[in-house]
Amino acid sequence: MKTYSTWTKPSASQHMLKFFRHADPETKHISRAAEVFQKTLRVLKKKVKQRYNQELTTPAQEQLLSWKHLKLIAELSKCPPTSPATCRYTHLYKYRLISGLCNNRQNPRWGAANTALVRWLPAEYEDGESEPKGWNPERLHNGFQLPPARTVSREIMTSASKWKDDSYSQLLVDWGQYISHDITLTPQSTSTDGSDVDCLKTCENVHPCFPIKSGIRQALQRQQLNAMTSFIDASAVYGHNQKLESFLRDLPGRNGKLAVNARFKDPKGRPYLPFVTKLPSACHQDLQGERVECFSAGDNRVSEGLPLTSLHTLWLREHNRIAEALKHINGHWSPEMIYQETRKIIGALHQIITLRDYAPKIIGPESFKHYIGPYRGYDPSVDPSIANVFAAAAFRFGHATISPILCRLNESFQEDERFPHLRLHNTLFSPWRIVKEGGIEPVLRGVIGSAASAVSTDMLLADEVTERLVVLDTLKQMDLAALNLQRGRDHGLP
Ligand code: HEM
Ligand SMILES: [Ca+2]
Repeated sequence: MKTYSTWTKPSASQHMLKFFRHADPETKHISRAAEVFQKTLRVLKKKVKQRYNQELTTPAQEQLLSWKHLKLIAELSKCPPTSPATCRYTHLYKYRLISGLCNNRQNPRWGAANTALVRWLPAEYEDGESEPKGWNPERLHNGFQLPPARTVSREIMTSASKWKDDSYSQLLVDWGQYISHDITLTPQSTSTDGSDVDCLKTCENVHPCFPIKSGIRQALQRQQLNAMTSFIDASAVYGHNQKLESFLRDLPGRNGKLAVNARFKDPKGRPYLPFVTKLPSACHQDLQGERVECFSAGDNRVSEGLPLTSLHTLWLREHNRIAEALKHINGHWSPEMIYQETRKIIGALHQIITLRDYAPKIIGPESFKHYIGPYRGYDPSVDPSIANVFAAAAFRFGHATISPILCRLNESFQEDERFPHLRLHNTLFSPWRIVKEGGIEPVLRGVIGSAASAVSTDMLLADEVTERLVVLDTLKQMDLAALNLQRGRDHGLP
């Protein structure tokens, strides 16, 4: 029988229906999905017949069907569901929504992009509602004023050197940063947020001001957003909204692949990530030759450091490699299906690497066994949203493992004469060092060929990041330890 859809062959789904009718509760929803899908298929075939007076038989018509089907999904994810009812169609679609919505049918927003970081303990603001700790110098905490974050950083948290950890390579650190960008991004507001109203001078409810006039309730406390999908779903590769996703895809190529850089390739002809569209970008430049702009990827911090950019580049290439292989063995698949199936595999690889190879090394195999253990199936009662304390404090432990030196190695895993090791601050927001200094290989060899910086029990940060950290937009020098402390106060972490 002809394949009409991106989902499954009609014959196969009929078979599935029979098969799953008596299956266990977890798989039963698949039978309902198959049922609804069959119905939709019938309706759409009828409509196509009425409109074009044709049967759905050619690949072009097959496309039309999958396109309509996807349009429905697209519409749904444009209007965030507010009740479980609005998620009712998404089970037609066997792939994760790009926004992470509707993963949990009862709680569609759990883990979705742009939802509040959850609290494990109520926030502690100075005024109870929104003022960061340390906002009002008069207020004492345990009988003391909070010291300025920068003083704590300088006097307690900074170290000129880092010990090396012989058990693990630097990749352990870099995977941590990479995967933290899959699951957390706390957007920061600008001071006026594009409005001419000064919220300090009004008691009216005028956008963007919402003065709180009555007693303090937890629900009115300031909360922070997570712009990323909380799921490990390779959102750092594909983005977390449709606009970004479309930008990152090679839609004209009709091959299910991701778009690649149109200007540069590596010395062996392998692709790089595309550049950002807003030019000139803020990234540093090698003053000789052509500009190399900041790269774009599913996460906009991609150009922050060379190992991070290298990992993003690897995943771009891996997506395109798998997409090509899938196309090769499934000539009848639509570009959409190749893309989605590849995205699903890439997402799974991110989960495997994180849960099998990363997390046990960070918390120790015993803790992993005790707190996480083997996967026992989907539990719809668990809210998978990232917690505020995890994004703003716990997972930032990684900042104490950042090495002040970035090693680059040649094919013999020796220091590369042409591209020597670099002090960290010379590598931040400098994608030109990938494009003009040998591609991602010297960096990747350095990452797997050098020892990780030890997570010392005193949690000191290298002075490279406390004195010479660069942040995008301003490219100003900042202090990562002070930022972390200040962020914790800003978020009202208890
Ligand atoms: C060269 C390496 C790294 C640099 C330069 C860096 C830099 C930064 C900066 C500038 C921020 C924003 C700070 C703020 O304004 O609050 C940040 C946030 C964060 N970093 Fe790193 N980081 C690095 C490595 C890591 C590693 C290894 C991990 C974890 C293992 C990590 C986890 C996080 C997390 C969880 C956040 C909070 C993200 C959010 O919710 O917005 N980082 N990092
Ligand atoms: Ca994610």
